[in-house]
Amino acid sequence: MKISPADNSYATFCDLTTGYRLFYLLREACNAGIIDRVAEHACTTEELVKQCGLRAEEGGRFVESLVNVGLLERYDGQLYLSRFAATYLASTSPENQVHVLEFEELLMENWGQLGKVLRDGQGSLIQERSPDEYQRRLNLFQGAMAEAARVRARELWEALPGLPETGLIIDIGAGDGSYLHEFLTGHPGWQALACDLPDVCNAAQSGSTHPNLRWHPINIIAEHELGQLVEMQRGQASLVVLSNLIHCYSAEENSNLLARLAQLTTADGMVIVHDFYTDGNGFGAMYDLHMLVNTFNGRCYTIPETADLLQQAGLPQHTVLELPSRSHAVIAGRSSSVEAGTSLHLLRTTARQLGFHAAVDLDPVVITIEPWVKAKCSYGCSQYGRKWSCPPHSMGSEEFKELLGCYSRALLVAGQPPLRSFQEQLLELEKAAFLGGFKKALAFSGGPCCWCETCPEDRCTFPEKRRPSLESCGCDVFALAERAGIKMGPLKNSDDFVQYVGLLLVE
Ligand SMILES: C[S@@+](CC[C@H](N)C(=O)[O-])C[C@H]1O[C@@H](n2cnc3c(N)ncnc32)[C@H](O)[C@@H]1O
Repeated sequence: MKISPADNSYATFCDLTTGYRLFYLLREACNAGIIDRVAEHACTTEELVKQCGLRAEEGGRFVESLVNVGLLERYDGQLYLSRFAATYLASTSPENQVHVLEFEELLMENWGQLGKVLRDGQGSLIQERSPDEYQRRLNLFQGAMAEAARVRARELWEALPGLPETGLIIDIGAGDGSYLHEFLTGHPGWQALACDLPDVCNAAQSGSTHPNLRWHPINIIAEHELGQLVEMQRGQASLVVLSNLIHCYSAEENSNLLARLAQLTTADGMVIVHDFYTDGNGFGAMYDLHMLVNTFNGRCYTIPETADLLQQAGLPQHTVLELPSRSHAVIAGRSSSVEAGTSLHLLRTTARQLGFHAAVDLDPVVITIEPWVKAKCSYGCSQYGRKWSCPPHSMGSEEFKELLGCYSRALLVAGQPPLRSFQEQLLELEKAAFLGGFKKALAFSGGPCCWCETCPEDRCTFPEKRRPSLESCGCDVFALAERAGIKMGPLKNSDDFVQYVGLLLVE
């Protein structure tokens, strides 16, 4: 998460300081067996508390909390799982994250000593463990990685459309092979090669297998082993994937690794570096601290640092995809075929690079048009009738409604003053979208047009730059921003942050 510049609410402070409570709530709902029991059959609170061996009073209050935060639903006195709980918490769900919860609790021990690491250095918390304890932790780590991988792999491959029918994909640091299994499900004509340390390969191979998947045990940091892989597969891979791997190594090690791995790719092949990036979002920034407290030498990189390493490896073209669960994929190749221009993911990233602090894609059907919005323009705005972008000259609500019907997606963006820069960024974004393949891209600004101090009476001086403001079309901007998770409210104090909201319709 990132605290938005306009957010000065104590509610956010409380959310931050009490976030751990929700974690323990999730964890205990699983540990006590509540989630799995409700998954098996609907029941009343009394039955559930009894079946899970909880005290009537305390257990009842806990179950009530689960209902109140939305993990359980109550209908006709019977308890059911919410969709969220059924997907991520029920142990029968293919996407369950039960090991992630268990492993996170171990990670918290070190987070509590962040100050010591800042004073004594990275690695100062790492302790010798007994072989049994080491193995227990390793199993938990691998289980957690595999669970997260199942969800993240789907997000990655969904964001990478337009691949040929056949090809070879090589996964470096493949873990349990989740990324490749998911890939082969969507691309059955491909062959896959999973590379990882021998122990990891052995464990993974004894699990589920796929006829198109081969395993290659390797220590990629050992120069001769990496050299053998390159000789064996030189120029053959359409895709080489490194997911959550570069954060285990130094920039120098990664530089060498990427330079060698680039040699595995075909002329128009691509290397995908999927990871958490410090400049990607708040989650990436926190992930770097996670590396700091929990590993000897792990660290996160910035997106430009990674693109530079790939460029030095001989892959000068790159693009970046932001994925729904906050990871990013830097995709690099030799040719401009890397361009994933029609992707909304890419457009969101471009929006951030242009300086918007939020960029959320949505379906235009959620945009509501309210008569009161235009009335507020007509009665109470000093710019009424003075701007060619505002009422009564701007687009009418009916026309706006009709226009929305021509689009299947939209990007809502939020930025800061000065308004002129915000409007310049919007035009840049519209241009990037158009050049990226969204032929119908059209931007709607927030606030009155500011290309001229005052508009001439007979015509607009800059029709090529004029865009209607969202509110002038009757759009309820507050409701739309709230729907997109952008905190916004009327300015009450002189030191409240001003933010502008604009819309880009795309198709
Ligand atoms: C953090 S896990 C990521 C697993 C998977 N790619 C994912 O994104 O979920 C890193 C993986 O890289 C593997 N790995 C780390 N160093 C390696 C090395 N020197 N040689 C081969 N594999 C390595 C680890 O064994 C582990 O499976």
